[in-house]
Amino acid sequence: MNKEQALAIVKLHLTDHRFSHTLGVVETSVDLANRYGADPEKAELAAIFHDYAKFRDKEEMKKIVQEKLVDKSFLDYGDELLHAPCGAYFVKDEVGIDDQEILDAIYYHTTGRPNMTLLEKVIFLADYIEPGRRFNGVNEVRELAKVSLDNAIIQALENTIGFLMKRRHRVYPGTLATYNQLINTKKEK
Ligand SMILES: Nc1ncnc2c1ncn2[C@@H]1O[C@H](COP(=O)(O)OP(=O)(O)O)[C@@H](O)[C@H]1O
Repeated sequence: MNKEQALAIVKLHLTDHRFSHTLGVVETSVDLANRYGADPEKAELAAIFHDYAKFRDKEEMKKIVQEKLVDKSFLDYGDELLHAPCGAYFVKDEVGIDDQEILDAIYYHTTGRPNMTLLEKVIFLADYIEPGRRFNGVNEVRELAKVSLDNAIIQALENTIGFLMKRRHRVYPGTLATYNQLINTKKEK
């Protein structure tokens, strides 16, 4: 499947706004992959499909988690999280992508996980800093992304966790674990 074919598939599942966001994530993730030594072709494909399930029916996705996925914890921290793990499931099942590195990058793109692969880090960060993003603190993360993938992700996690806590939203424990692991890695150096 080439880039145009992949984009044509994903376009059918997204709004225009979400498709523009996806194009931003594609551009940014290829840049980050080239800068930090991840596979740019895998980054491109993972980025194209990262939000594949963004607009899928929530009840359908809850059923997928319950019946098909090993980790059920996504069910307890808000429906917005479902599109990432379920996206990985649908992309394999419906699009036929079976590269586990790409599927994992889609699976963990919203929450992160401890000890993320390079590709997972690239997609996680690209989703946060792509040029269409406008939220507070994003420019600081963009600057950090030029020099340190891990420091940029730590800052993105701090912003997201802080944002959620200020609004008394739930914070997915795996995201806190991701933050702790990256901080520990820094301390060990
Ligand atoms: N780690 C998390 N724990 C709990 N909720 C989260 C977490 N990360 C994101 N969310 C919630 O999910 C929503 C969608 O996240 P995300 O998919 O990253 O954003 P976007 O829709 O802007 O791409 C966020 O606005 C937030 O409410």
